[in-house]
Amino acid sequence: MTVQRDGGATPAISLRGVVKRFGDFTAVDGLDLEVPAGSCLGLLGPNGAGKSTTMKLLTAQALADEGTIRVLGFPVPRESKRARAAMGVVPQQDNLDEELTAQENLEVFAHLYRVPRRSRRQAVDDALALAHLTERRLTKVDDLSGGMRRRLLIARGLVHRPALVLLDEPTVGLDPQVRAELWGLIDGLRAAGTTVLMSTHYIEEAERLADECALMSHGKVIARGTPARLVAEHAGERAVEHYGPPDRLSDVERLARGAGLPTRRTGPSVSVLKAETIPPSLDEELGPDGVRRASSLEDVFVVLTGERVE
Ligand SMILES: Nc1ncnc2c1ncn2[C@@H]1O[C@H](COP(=O)(O)OP(=O)(O)OP(=O)(O)O)[C@@H](O)[C@H]1O
Repeated sequence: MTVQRDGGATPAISLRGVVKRFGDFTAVDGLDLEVPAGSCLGLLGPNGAGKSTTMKLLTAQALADEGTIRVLGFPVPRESKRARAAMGVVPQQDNLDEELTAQENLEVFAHLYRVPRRSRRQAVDDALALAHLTERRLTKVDDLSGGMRRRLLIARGLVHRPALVLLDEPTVGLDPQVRAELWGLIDGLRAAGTTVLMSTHYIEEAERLADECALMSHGKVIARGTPARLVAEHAGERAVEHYGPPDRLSDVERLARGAGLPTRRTGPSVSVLKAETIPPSLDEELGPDGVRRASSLEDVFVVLTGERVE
């Protein structure tokens, strides 16, 4: 992979004050976002937060109503063709050509991305190897498993060795084993220095793969940082989880919030976050029955977006 490293002076992606409306609805609402070259940023947020729309703005599949966008130094949409040529895009929807083999799908894209004829074969071989599909190169897409198809979709976005890859919900709807396989593949990209912007609503995915996470809600980034920093800042070190009937849970919430501590409700329990800061008097009022655990990025997600986790 070829990546220009310039000490982070030029971000691979930069959005400033970007707004995208669909009729009366504002899907992206004054978004500021920078992705440093060579890093993996996880764009995390609930359904409808504006993640896919943001991805589409970067490829000029959607046009912003306001703001400025630069991708690999190219202003978008003005120079979106040049930006598109230098980046890899892996869409949420599988749009592989089912009639063609794995290899043929990659050849078509190598051609579209203008990989020089003399290096096309090598580029296709490398992409097949990266996706562990060398043995399946002559298999029609129709006969590949769901996991293989998804790996091929990612390989297709990488066939021209882009410096930047956009992954829109790369593992949505896949079973845990296939998801873990893809995580290995994405981690390999990151290790090779490719800049990755990955949207996801799987918190574990962002936590495992991303150098930094940007948490998006209602078209804006509401928090950003390394997973560890986000957890420390918004959920503290520890949580205490209290179980009980609804009245008891409401009491716990009221007492904790009264002391300025964030809480998180799951079906049968309430977690009091930043538990290491619970004053002794409140600790006594809450009672000894709480289960202690480490705070998590999932806690941050729920506290900041008010959404449940899937
Ligand atoms: N072409 C469109 N026309 C009208 N509304 C749209 C269009 N595209 C997206 N939206 C709306 O914009 C909002 C943001 O959608 P977007 O797909 O960007 O969210 P998301 O964070 O990617 O969520 P998901 O994980 O469900 O894809 C949603 O409420 C969606 O209904």
